[in-house]
Amino acid sequence: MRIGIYGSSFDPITYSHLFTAATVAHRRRLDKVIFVPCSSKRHDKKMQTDDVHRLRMLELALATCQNKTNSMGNPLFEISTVEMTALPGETYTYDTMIHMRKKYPTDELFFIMGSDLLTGMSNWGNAEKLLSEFHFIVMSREGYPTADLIAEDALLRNNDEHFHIMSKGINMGISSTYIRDEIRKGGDPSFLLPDECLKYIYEQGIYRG
Ligand SMILES: Nc1ncnc2c1ncn2[C@@H]1O[C@H](COP(=O)(O)OP(=O)(O)OP(=O)(O)O)[C@@H](O)[C@H]1O
Ligand SMILES: O=C(O)c1ccc[n+]([C@@H]2O[C@H](COP(=O)([O-])O)[C@@H](O)[C@H]2O)c1
Repeated sequence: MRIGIYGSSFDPITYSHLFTAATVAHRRRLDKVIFVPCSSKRHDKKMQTDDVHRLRMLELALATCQNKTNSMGNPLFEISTVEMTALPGETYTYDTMIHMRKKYPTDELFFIMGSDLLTGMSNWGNAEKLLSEFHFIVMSREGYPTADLIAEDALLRNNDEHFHIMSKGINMGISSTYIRDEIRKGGDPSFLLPDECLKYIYEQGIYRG
């Protein structure tokens, strides 16, 4: 199988995340996309809401995607809580990919990411091993020129055969930040994320503060 690992805070999940996962799976012939929500134990980024809420929103979103199946008729999307249940200090993408390699020893693994992440990637945990041992599908993101960003960083360019570059072919400015801002300011972020997630956000009073 060809498996994509899609890591994010999903704080909250957006239609951009779902579109990215679906189009990457279709165009790179993936049999499965595993969504891996980050843990609040992550040192480098503060999550805006608890793990339990981010996970629930992800579950609600994926429940709306039951019609997405692979060539074997199995669900295309699934969730792994490996980072949420990991010990502090073991939540790096490298740890996640090692976990996935153990779980799927004979399958082809790809970490799915947007090109904005290339800017800091050579400082990620165990970056040298991560970049030399694994493959990455990089989806273009407006303002982050993929090829240039890879060429500008010695560690990235010396592993450039591990980057599988894709262009979306469409501009998508939807971000979790925009949705959180709308909720905080009393706006209406309908149609930027599944209705079920927005309903949950309002019911639970998330992102208001
Ligand atoms: N519009 C997009 N185009 C391409 N990649 C995207 C897009 N939105 C998110 N991604 C990718 O999805 C992954 C998760 O991104 P992230 O959780 O930071 O989303 P975000 O919407 O930018 O969140 P935030 O606004 O909180 O930073 C990253 O690999 C990011 O590059
Ligand atoms: O492993 C790391 O050091 C590392 C540093 C920054 C980001 N990442 C991963 O990149 C993905 C998107 O991160 P972010 O910052 O956009 O939430 C997510 O899966 C993170 O775990 C990983």
